Amino acid sequence: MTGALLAAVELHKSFGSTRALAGVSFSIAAGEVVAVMGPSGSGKSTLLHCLSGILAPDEGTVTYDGHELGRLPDAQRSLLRRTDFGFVFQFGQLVPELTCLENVALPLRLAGAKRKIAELAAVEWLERLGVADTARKRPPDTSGGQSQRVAVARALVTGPKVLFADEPTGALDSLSGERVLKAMTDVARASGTAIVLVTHESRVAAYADREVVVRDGRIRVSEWQ
Ligand SMILES: Nc1ncnc2c1ncn2[C@@H]1O[C@H](COP(=O)(O)OP(=O)(O)OP(=O)(O)O)[C@@H](O)[C@H]1O
Repeated sequence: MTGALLAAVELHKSFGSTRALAGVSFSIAAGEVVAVMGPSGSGKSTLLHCLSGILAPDEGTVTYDGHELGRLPDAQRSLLRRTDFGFVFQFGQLVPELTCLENVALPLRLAGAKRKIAELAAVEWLERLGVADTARKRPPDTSGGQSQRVAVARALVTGPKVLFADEPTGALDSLSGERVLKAMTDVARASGTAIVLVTHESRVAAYADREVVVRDGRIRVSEWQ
């Protein structure tokens, strides 16, 4: 675990009688892209939620940058999530009434940035993700692939250290899915952001540094490099 930015040790999590995690250990270094694969119901999303402090494990610890998440007061854990973590989900995370530009600027506005500064940064991130042309459109008027790139721009605009992506291409056809994965991993690598990427995308190997496979709430490690 030496050099890990984020490390989980022996996580257990049950929902009633359903055991979602049965002793998972996981670590990711700064700037590393790790794909989390595995069958439906194997515990991937639960792992991601525990790693990001959204969910508390029943047993085990999650340590981020020297802080054990379970020992932080709620307010500090929420602050950490806003400042150091970014999130991309399968769909539904953009505000449909706002333009794509306003969506990307929103996290900065909520953090207190002036409109002009936030919008300048948003334009830059839309450009990096190759969707500058969506700036004045609302998400429902863009394609699924464009929306996901906008969502990635919004997740990265605050400069997080870790991006948690849960099936970010799950609602896309395989070609647009691959394009979004490539754009997301290229841009995160350029900015030194680590990615925990839960995906079913079969060609993910091309974009990740490492793959872990979750099966029945446990991890099977298969690495390549
Ligand atoms: N909030 C919850 N309440 C009850 N059971 C849950 C809850 N969240 C997850 N589970 C159960 O825990 C197990 C692991 O679920 P999880 O969503 O982590 O799997 P997954 O690998 O992400 O699945 P998928 O690929 O289908 O999204 C499943 O049996 C699921 O039904």
